[in-house]
Amino acid sequence: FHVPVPVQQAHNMRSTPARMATEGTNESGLKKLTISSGDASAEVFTLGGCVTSFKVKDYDYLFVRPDAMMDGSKPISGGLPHCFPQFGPGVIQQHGFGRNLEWEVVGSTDDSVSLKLSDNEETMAMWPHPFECVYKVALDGTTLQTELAVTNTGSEDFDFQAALHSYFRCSDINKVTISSPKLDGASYLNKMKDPPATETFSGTKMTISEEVDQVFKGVTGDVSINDAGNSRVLVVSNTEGWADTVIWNPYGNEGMGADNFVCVESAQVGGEKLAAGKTWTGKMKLLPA
Ligand SMILES: O=P(O)(O)OC[C@H]1O[C@@H](O)[C@H](O)[C@@H](O)[C@@H]1O
Repeated sequence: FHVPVPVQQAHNMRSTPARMATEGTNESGLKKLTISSGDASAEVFTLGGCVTSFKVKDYDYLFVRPDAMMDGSKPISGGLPHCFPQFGPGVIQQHGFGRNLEWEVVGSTDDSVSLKLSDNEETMAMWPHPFECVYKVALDGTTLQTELAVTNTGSEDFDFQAALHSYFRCSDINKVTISSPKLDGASYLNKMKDPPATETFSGTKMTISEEVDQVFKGVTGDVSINDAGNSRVLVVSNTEGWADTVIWNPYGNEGMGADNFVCVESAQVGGEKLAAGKTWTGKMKLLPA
């Protein structure tokens, strides 16, 4: 039988609004959502499902390049862009199409947003595979959590690559040290060589004093970015799926703002085979230390 809800309680239930991300647009009309939790906040554009800002007490750990187009004419060069379903040069455009397309908002709270990208006529023309990507971005205290789930919704296997082409702010690229115990002895593709060459890294720390574009196979887990110029450390913590790390900085390129960012990318460049109906998940957290 039905127990009536007391009037006051019913009133309280009605008056508790569902807390959701704040929706807005930038000056060019691109849609963005803002989430917050205590001292932390983040901004996510639906174009490319791109997180463009992650602030803790007004310091933004992410960087958007000064030459980034924020009007939809190009994918956003900054924040955490998606490279999907291809990372490097290959059969489709460099970095794939995930960062060029509009992602659908499928859920939000005041501290999280879920976005979805799935196949359509345009993607099938470029890459003939049915898929669904669901990307959840959430704040947990001062940690930014991201989770990308890629599902093969078709009936045949496919191979894909993915990456978060993450742009991190720094006070001065010359004062940055990137470290990971997995760097020592890691083999990497040095894309600055012509043709690109496989080399071996020695030591656990890397500094940057020239243009770098290096793909480290098997470097995952925690990768720290230490900025001695402002005494900040950010840990990029890859806890699932992301198997590789890419380091990119166009050293000396003022137009791109190269002095003030380093890309430390969570990647899966090996070409994951995904069987029909299966899901691959990549989890990456940003932990300001
Ligand atoms: O696509 P974006 O964000 O403008 O980044 C471009 C850069 O991305 C790097 O991964 C490439 O190796 C560079 O060659 C390229 O310039």
